Amino acid sequence: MTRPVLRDDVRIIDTTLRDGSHAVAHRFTETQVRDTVRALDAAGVEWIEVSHGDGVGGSSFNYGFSGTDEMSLINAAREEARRAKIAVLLVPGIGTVDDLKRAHDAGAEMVRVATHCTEADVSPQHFAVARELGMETAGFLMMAHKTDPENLAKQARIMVDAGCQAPYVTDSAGALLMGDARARFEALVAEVGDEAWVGYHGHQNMSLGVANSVIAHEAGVRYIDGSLCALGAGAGNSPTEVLGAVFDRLGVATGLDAGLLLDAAEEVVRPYLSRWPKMDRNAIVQGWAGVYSSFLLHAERAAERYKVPAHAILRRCGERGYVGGQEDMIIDIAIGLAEEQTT
Ligand SMILES: CC[C@H](O)CC(=O)C(=O)O
Ligand SMILES: [Mn+2]
Repeated sequence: MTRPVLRDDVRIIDTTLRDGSHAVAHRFTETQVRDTVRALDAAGVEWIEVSHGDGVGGSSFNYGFSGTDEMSLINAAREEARRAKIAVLLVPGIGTVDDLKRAHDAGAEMVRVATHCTEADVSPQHFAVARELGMETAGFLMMAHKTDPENLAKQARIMVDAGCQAPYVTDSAGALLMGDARARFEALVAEVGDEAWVGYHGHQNMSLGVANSVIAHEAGVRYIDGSLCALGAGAGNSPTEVLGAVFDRLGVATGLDAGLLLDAAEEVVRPYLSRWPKMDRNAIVQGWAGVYSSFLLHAERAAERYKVPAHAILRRCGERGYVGGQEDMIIDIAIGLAEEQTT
């Protein structure tokens, strides 16, 4: 499983139709998926990720029910793509091996297995199944700000030894400042760069997703994630159309047509957005306090229900160090804040 490392270009993986699912409360329609895939495909995007925001199997009371069955969406994406290939995300414990097989049958050719940044040891089974199915593999080390570069690299090593072809520095909270991001990119490239491509997935909570993507490229990262119109959890992901323009100006080959990406964002995605991810107080607090971006809508709903400020809920999530999977604690915090208000 040796990968070429002496390359200077980057590949953008577009996650509008997966991370963006958080921003639309998991209610993508088949038409939206088809239109978005057609536009991304025309612009030269090689990999398009499609799933529930919390990955395959995420449709549930805890994480929010999908408006349309995600397997139908994956299948529709596959039908629409002429050159692009379809990726899915899977969080062990949310998605199962059966979900992975169904996603593969529906047309997915890559799985990105996502674990907390210190828990890569829950991923090997999923990588093994994916490789048996002949799928490409990537591994998300989520909330990458919560461990140091050395340990993150050790976690990437666990993933690569299990069959992961691209471990990712996943800045789920949009919390990594540029130096912190560079140190993590360099540590992963040094540890696994001879065998795998390192990836970077950023969030815009502190507006650093694009800057960190440029640093990622400089450090040898070769897969970089983006979303059209930044559609994603929190303040959204690094906008794919901005990445296209910036790498074009830098003279870094991406295989993308930057003009067609601008058209895709402006003419295809923007018209169907009910909510455009933005760096408002809630999202900035997420980056500042290191809070999982997917908590945003959960916190906003709890804030409305218990009449407490969402940014206060999110700050407390950061103080308590909650990570993905602890969404139920958001209600607890809201109730606590409401009680504090009345005493
Ligand atoms: C549920 C998985 C998670 O949303 C993956 C991701 O995009 C991230 O951690 O940023
Ligand atoms: Mn994300």
